[in-house]
Amino acid sequence: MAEPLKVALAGLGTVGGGVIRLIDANRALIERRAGRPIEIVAVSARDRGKDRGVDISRFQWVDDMTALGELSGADVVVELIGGSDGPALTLARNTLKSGKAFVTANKAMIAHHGVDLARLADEKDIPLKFEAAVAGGIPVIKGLREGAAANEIMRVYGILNGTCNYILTTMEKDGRDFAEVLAEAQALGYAESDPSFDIDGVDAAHKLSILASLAFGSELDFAGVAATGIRHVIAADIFEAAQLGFRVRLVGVAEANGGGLFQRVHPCLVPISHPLAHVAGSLNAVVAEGNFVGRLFFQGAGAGDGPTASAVVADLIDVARNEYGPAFAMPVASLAQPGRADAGERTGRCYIRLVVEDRTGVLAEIATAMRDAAVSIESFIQRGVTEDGDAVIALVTHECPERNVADALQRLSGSTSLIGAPMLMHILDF
Ligand SMILES: NC(=O)C1=CN([C@@H]2O[C@H](COP(=O)(O)OP(=O)(O)OC[C@H]3O[C@@H](n4cnc5c(N)ncnc54)[C@H](O)[C@@H]3O)[C@@H](O)[C@H]2O)C=CC1
Ligand SMILES: N[C@@H](CC=O)C(=O)O
Ligand code: NA
Repeated sequence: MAEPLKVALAGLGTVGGGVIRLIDANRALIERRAGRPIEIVAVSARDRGKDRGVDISRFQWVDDMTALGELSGADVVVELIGGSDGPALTLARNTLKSGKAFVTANKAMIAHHGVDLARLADEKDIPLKFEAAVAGGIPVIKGLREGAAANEIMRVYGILNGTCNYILTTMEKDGRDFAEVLAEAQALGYAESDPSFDIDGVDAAHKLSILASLAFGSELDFAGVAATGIRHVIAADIFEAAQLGFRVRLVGVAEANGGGLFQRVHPCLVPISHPLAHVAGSLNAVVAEGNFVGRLFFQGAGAGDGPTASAVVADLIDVARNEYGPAFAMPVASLAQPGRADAGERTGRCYIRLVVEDRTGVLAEIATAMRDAAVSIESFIQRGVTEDGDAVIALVTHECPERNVADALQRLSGSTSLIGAPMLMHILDF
């Protein structure tokens, strides 16, 4: 019988537990596909005694997880603890320096340190794999690295956070409250240990920067992602969007053009006719546009124990087969330095929602700000819906430069009629 691939596993939470259960359930099939057994030999987490619903007594327990990389009996380390720095990063560096393969679901760490880690992997010619880090169970890293490798990619975009999609689509379906639905997403194991990473768009920005690097052959530029989350989306936005023929989704978009790389995560109005409008619950979806293949659409579960474990074990099967290439589809030395595109140059339509005091002259104030900033209005709705008797105004602009819209909002910012900040959402028009 062929030698097993021996795995040391750091982190026994949602995903770690899923990996153990998956390998237990599909052991024989995995062995046939990988050409040899995949065996967990050692594990490490914070609390040895915790009941996780899986038997870990059969594995060697290691107290210091950062030492797993040097463990003599292991061929590959799987890191499922999270955090961009700290023990996860130490473990990654130790493992790669000791010449062992490294598999992770940690998008925060890859977004911040992926290029340095890939350099270590390049030097030793060993696998660094992170399929689970982007869009959970969807094989989108493989899709871009391998399936679409012959194409120039013009744009990659999609729904990259299961927690936000679950919240938005549950609010849309049941009209329920944001905080209540977030607690539910946490209980289902979708959210990050700090859920502000999800709802403020940081997690989606981590994933987008990884996709952009793979798609455009450039070094990671997480700091270059402009991220806005869903914290300020209210039920009225979801309602008005529906009246106008849209659904609200948190979308990450990356484009490369002569002017540099454009990367943005933001709540968007997606036309009901667009496939992203139909991505519900914790599902994710990624669209990639290649110059020969055309539009690719990947959809599947973006979070949760089973789907994420599926991606982690797929990476292990590649390692067992000795099938791998450079982590970012080309050696680090070949990655370009990305410049940043100026978002103000972009044009498009926008949704703007304002809550205002319902008094004479408010509409004139809004119309004046729009006119002075050269923003023309395509549609306009006013409802007196708040408990305080204030009015909610929702408008959609005609296509115009984004800097004009920013200017209009700046002009309105001093208005004493405005209650709270205006909500701006771009309309997805591709
Ligand atoms: N839950 C999900 O749906 C997905 C999670 N991920 C990523 O997978 C990784 C793990 O996520 P979950 O399993 O959801 O997290 P979790 O919080 O359920 O589990 C984390 C595990 O790591 C251990 N751990 C954390 N910090 C530690 C430290 N400093 N020292 C020792 N042990 C420590 C904990 O004891 C626990 O066993 C994260 O990087 C996350 O971003 C990626 C895709 C989907
Ligand atoms: N918290 C993340 C988990 C998967 O990456 C999400 O909600 O998508
Ligand atoms: Na994936």
